[in-house]
Amino acid sequence: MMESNYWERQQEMEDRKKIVQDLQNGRVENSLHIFEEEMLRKKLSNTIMDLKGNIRVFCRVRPLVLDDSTKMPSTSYPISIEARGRGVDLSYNGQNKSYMFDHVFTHEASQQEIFVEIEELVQSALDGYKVCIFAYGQTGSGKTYTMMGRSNDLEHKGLIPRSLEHIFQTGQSLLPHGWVYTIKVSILEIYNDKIRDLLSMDRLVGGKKFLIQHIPKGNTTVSDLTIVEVHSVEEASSLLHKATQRRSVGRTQMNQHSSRSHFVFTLRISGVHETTKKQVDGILNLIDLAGNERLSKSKSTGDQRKETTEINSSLLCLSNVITALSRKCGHVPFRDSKLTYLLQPCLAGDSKTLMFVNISSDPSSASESFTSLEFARNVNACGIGIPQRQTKMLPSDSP
Ligand SMILES: Nc1ncnc2c1ncn2[C@@H]1O[C@H](COP(=O)(O)OP(=O)(O)OP(=O)(O)O)[C@@H](O)[C@H]1O
Repeated sequence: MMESNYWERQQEMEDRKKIVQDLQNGRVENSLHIFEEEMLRKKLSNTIMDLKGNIRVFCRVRPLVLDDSTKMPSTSYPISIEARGRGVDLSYNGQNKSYMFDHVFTHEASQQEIFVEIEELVQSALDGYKVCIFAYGQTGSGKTYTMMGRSNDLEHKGLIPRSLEHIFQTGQSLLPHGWVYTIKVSILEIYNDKIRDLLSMDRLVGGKKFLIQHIPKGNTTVSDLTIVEVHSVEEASSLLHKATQRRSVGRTQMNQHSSRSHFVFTLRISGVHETTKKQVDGILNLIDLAGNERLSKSKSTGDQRKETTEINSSLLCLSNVITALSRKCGHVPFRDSKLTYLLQPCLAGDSKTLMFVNISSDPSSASESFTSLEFARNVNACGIGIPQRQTKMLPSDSP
């Protein structure tokens, strides 16, 4: 496929933006079926996002838990045409704060509704793009629920298992068209600023360095990391299951099953077209960050206090990176933490990046929600360049 040049892309972006606006404002005078209109809207807004080159932000609001049902939620949703589906209001300190993101999922949104909005982005990894989706938010705000969901519960399955199924199904459907895919999995966690290989049998044995290296115009590698080729959803899901059981999780005052580490699930997807010998190399990174929490609220002590301090400090590094990027500073402190260094190509490279900001509608979390939403607004303002496909031609006599 011919790549259009920058100015053509800009013009295309303007034209498409207008179509989306017309669709949103209901000005298109025809009777497009609602479903088709919705599909078109999604496709066009995806294209616009790609062309804008910003980090996309989706906000998800966690419902109040049952025993909180007497409380008034701190969040509400504006109903104006412009803000519908994109706005969220937070009542904080007696004031109403308004935010707009690429999409806002209300507390009623199902896992399936959320997946439908990201499936095209996930699919672009099969087309040779680097894709990164990460969940950020206060402890207990629903990051793990969004990314992993509840195990053994089909309805509540999260984005990672759904993405796996989608990648394998789409890969299969491209077979008759000549595309043959090889898929490899790696899963790591960053715990107290150290990388741990969640797929290694001897993961606690020392001596492994796990050095992160960014290859220009290529992928990121982590030395000594286990990478496993998988041939089916079942195989990949079984690795995912093993890794989640090995992940560092603890019980805290704020969450019964609190993730104490950043969890990074990576699929390396390589496709070769049998006749044209074109090769595409995509990456799908799905990341469940540990949640920030106030020591005064979590009341953690001992090892857990150290974990909390480490989690907060790596998230502060992430925030510093985002601030530097949004202010277009000459120096961006990516190397200040393992997390930011690993994420560097997703935050300032040629990747398609989406952040979920998870917030709770519980009024007692309004201050944390405010901090998360302000951070998310900065993230949304970060430009990361136009996403690039990784393609090459193999010699015609290659198998
Ligand atoms: N949208 C939702 N609908 C129903 N239940 C939810 C939703 N979001 C979160 N929960 C529930 O809230 C609890 C906390 O969610 P979860 O563990 O995902 O939070 P977290 O942000 O990952 O926290 P931590 O940072 O401490 O790991 C869980 O019991 C989860 O099932």
